[in-house]
Amino acid sequence: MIPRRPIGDVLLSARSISLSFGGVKALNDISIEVRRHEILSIIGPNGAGKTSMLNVINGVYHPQAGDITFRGRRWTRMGGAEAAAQGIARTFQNVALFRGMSVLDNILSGRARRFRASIVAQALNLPHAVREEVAERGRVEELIEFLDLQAVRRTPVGTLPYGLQKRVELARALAAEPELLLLDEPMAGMTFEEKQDMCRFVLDVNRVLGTTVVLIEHDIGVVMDLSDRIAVLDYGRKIADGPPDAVRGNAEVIAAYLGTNHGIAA
Ligand SMILES: Nc1ncnc2c1ncn2[C@@H]1O[C@H](COP(=O)(O)OP(=O)(O)OP(=O)(O)O)[C@@H](O)[C@H]1O
Repeated sequence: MIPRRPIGDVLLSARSISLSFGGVKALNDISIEVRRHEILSIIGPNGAGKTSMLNVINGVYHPQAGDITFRGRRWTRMGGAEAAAQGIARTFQNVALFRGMSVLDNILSGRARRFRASIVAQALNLPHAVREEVAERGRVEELIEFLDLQAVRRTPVGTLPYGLQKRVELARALAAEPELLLLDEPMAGMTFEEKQDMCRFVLDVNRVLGTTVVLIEHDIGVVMDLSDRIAVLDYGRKIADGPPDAVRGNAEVIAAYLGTNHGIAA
C-alpha cells in the first residue's frame, strides 16, 4: 500500500459564493476549502448545486458574489482557460471524448495546452515539432500504463465499454498534469466492478501522483470509502462539512437525504 501524502495547506478556497440562474439560487453564500493532497467529496440531493459549484471552481460559471483563491492567488472572475492554465482539470457527468479517435489520441488531446510548436510546424513535420510530439507521446504512454489502458490504446473510444470510456476521460484530464482534479460523478452508470476499478484509480492518482481531488458522487458507499472530507449541499446551501463519520451522523444531512434513494445513515 502506498503511503498517504500528508494533507497540507489550503490549495483552493472558495469564499461566500452565490450563483443564481434567473430566480433559481443554485449556490447561496457557500464557502469551501480544499487542502493539498486531500480527497474532498461534494454530495447532496439532486439539484443541490454540486455541479454548479464545480463549474464555479473551474471558471465555467462566474458567481454573482464571492471569490476563489487558488495557490495563493485571488480571482473574482477566473475563466475556463485560466483555470486550466493554473492547474485545474475536470471530467464531466457525461463522457465528453472524441468517439472516433483512439484512446491514445484522446489522451494526447489533453496535453494540447502543453504543445509549444506552432500548428504549421506540426503540419510540416519540422524537426522540433516531431521531437516535441515524440516526448508528448511518451508521457501519454506513461499514463496509459498507470491507468492500465495498454490493451485498448489503439481502440476508438466510442467502441469501448462505458467504464473504460470514463477511465480514458480520467487519463485525458490527468494528461494536463493538474494540481487539482475535479471529477463530476466519475462512477455514475458503472457496474460494481467498474466502480471498484475507478475507486482504486482515484486513490492511485491521489497517492502516487499527489493530485488533490474534488469529487461529486451519488454512491454514498464510495464517498465514505474515498473521502478525507465531505461537504454536503442542499438547495444551494452548505449544511455540513467534515470527515465522513461526522457527516454520516449529522442530523441535518440525514434529514436532507430522507425521501431520496441515496441512503446516508449507517
Ligand atoms: N445552466 C443553468 N441554467 C439554469 N438553471 C441551472 C443551470 N445549471 C444549474 N441550474 C439549476 O441550479 C440548481 C442546481 O443545479 P446543479 O446541476 O448544480 O445541481 P446538482 O447538485 O449538481 O444536481 P444533480 O445531482 O442532479 O446533478 C438546479 O435547480 C438547476 O436546475
